[in-house]
Amino acid sequence: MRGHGEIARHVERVVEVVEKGVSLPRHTAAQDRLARSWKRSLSNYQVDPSLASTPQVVTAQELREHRDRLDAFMRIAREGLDRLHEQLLPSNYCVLLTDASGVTVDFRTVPSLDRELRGEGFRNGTRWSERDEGTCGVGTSLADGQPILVHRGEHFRSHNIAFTCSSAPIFGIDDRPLAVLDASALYSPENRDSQMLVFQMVVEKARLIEDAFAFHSLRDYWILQLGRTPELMNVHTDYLLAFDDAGLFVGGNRRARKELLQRGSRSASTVSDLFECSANDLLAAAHARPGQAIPLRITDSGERIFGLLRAPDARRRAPANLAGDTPDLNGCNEARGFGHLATGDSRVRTNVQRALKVANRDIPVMLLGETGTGKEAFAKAIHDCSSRHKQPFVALNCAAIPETLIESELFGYRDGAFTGARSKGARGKIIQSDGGTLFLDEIGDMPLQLQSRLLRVLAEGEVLPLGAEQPTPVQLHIVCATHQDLPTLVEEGRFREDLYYRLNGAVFMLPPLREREDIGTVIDRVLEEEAIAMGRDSLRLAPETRDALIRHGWPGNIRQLRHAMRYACAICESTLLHASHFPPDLFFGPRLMSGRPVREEALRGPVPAPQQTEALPQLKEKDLRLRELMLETLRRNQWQVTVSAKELGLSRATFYRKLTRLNIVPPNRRDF
Ligand SMILES: Nc1ncnc2c1ncn2[C@@H]1O[C@H](COP(=O)(O)OP(=O)(O)OP(=O)(O)O)[C@@H](O)[C@H]1O
Repeated sequence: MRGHGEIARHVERVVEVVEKGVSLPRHTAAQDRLARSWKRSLSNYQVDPSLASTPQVVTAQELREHRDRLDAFMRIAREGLDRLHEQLLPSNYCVLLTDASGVTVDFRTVPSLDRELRGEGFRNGTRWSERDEGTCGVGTSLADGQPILVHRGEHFRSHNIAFTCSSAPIFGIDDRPLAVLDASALYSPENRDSQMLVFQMVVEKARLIEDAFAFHSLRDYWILQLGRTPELMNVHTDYLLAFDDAGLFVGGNRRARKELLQRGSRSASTVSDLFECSANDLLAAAHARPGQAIPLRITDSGERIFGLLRAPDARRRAPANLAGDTPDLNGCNEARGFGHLATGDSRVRTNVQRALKVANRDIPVMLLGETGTGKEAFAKAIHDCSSRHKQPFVALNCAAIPETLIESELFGYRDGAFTGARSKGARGKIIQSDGGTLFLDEIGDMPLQLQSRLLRVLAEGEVLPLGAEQPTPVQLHIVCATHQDLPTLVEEGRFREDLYYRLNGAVFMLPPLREREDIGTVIDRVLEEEAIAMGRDSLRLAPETRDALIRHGWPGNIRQLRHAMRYACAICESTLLHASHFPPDLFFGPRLMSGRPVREEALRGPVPAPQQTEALPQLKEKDLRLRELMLETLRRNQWQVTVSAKELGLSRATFYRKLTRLNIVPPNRRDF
């Protein structure tokens, strides 16, 4: 393979280039790199170019130590190594991975050439650094930090001059080399260009492994995958950028670091330095359209790019809370869903901090607040933040279903418990939520006799479905919510005191929207989410309209805001939302609970119809009067159905029926 004559000619050429400064033929950048490497090999490392012995191999113990240091990376790289090997095996290339010192830590052979390959040094443990071998694929790519093809006589040592080696270094997110991916063949055509395809394949695979490891290294942060073609985003990523909860970039893949974070003399340290949006905007957009590419614009170039946002690895953040560490508002909560709820209000922030502390404790949670303040969203966020997040989150609104159905909905029933079409049996919400979270909304509306049954389930940890003989054990974690004053209900004998104390382990009061310090941010966020959902992300609020929305009383709170905003986004034909685009009854709706005046200019536009009278069906005089009475009662009781029904001497079911017939829509249920 390597005759004396060939070795002599090789050594002569090395000496001419290194000692006498003779240029290599074809004066290209690659040849310059090679000449520099030959020089290092001879002058710096005193490697003997005539030496034809096989490369050195580390001991088994040393190899273990090299591998241990790279353990996490090797697990991620393995897949890439296998794929490359599969592709190149038919052409008799072996594939190897070295660490940053050039020691082979993983190797895929060519079975038919295995003995020969081993004999030449292609095996685990071989040292391929420039210091050991002189110019070679692994050593030189490590030395100058770039991929390289070292083809046959370009190698430094005579031993290696028959091989062809394509190598690409892989870097960590700290820019330090971690490893080298290499594909080598014992035999190859003389023509160097015949290797370009293999070289490109190695470079591409090394990039994929590097990106996969960057993903892994940055998994505690928000990761933005960026690409120019939204359709390809899930399979191909140009850039990876990670930022913390404050929107500060903490790293990215090499390309992103070079081309986005460091652009010439400018450097971007926060999301809003780089894009025409903030980190919060990104979170809101990702929340509104999960899994879909978000259109973004790069600030200085105006270039359009698409991003997919991945939440921090929730499991890795949980232990900090379990250990009782001070929860970080900008920490775990953002990862699991509190982030989009807390936008700057101090009461909400305190709630979130406390919720994080109890999420993983066996403490029942009670959420109090007006309708539409986000109680269910808060309950879901607690669930998502808890160790139960992979188990079901099951919700039941006790006010939204007739009393007669609550029992079967909650406790379930076994086959044949009823006659008729629904005789097949049902598991019930309690069993469905086993191991997860059961969210009982409007718990104040739960009939007394069911309260006793619920209490029993809580005390005994098992549920007896209707018609069943054997109870089913359940692991029940309840989050309940109500807008009613439960202690008063207890005093009035309408809510069991013992159940009340069972449920109110940790009580959270969610502030009404009108009292939130961050109402402006909530408005902006809801607009953004609704606009993006409709594909109209250029929609903006006219300043006076935004002001009017901030001053509005919002009896239906965030739900009402969301519906109003959705309506406005659908109606508006320009890009600027004015008061006239909002539902006509909005600013003339139920009394402004804050009593704050709405600015005159915000109300300009078509004359709005009075509250609740648009699209009225043809009602008789008597019904119109009843309707007025019900509306007045509801408004006075802040839309509490149970209280209003009681006041008018009607059963709740009758009251609901009348609401529908008389076309009365509570503000929180109003849709379009
Ligand atoms: N902080 C928030 N920012 C934006 N949207 C929110 C926020 N909190 C809740 N929402 C949205 O407001 C709407 C009402 O929320 P949710 O159903 O959680 O309220 P609720 O208090 O449980 O209502 P109800 O008492 O009527 O059951 C939902 O569309 C929810 O996504």
